[in-house]
Amino acid sequence: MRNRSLVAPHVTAKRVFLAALITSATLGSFALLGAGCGGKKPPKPAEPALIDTSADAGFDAEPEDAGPPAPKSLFERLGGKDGIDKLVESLVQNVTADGKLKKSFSKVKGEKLNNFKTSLSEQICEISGGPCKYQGKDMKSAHESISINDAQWDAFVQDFSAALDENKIEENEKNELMALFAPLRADIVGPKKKK
Ligand code: HEM
Repeated sequence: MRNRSLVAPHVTAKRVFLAALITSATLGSFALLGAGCGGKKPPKPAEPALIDTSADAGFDAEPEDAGPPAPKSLFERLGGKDGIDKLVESLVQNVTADGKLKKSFSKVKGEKLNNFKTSLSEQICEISGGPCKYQGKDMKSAHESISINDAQWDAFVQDFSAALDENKIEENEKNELMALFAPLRADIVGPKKKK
């Protein structure tokens, strides 16, 4: 059976919101029509009580019907750039300590490690809708000198998931981010490219 309790409040809220918009618009035009063709004389428009002549005239007013707030982007829900940098730190700790990945990351030190962190952070920022532009190598070129198998991919994904947990990222955000990275698998997993 369909779970009504999950569906109904959202749908109802949406309908009520729409109904409110339609009702006020319709009532507004009816009021204007009434003023034009009714028996009674329309009331004289009221004089403005105060004229705001300041430089920001009109700009301090709250919009009358701003509607519901815009939903937060995944980037914001991950804690912005700071949150993502922390996430990358945790991920790097996890992969470099992981028996299945240690060997592949053994040469990623110093400058190389810093570049890896910067690139990964930029990539997560961009993919989650943040104000970044990934400047690193494309995924094929970045991984073709290493042979990455299915078990290593799975280990990386588990370490990624653990890093998200360590940073208290909720399940929804976790799934959204993982789903965005899933298609990259085709370019990352595969035998080492022969020179
Ligand atoms: C969702 C999965 C993955 C993402 C998003 C990802 C992302 C990245 C990025 C952004 C870089 C830096 C590229 C650059 O130099 O500009 C990189 C490099 C690297 N990745 Fe991945 N990666 C993934 C999976 C893996 C896996 C499964 C391994 C397993 C061994 C791996 C090993 C490496 C290594 C060793 C480097 C450093 C290469 C070098 O500097 O020579 N990555 N990756």
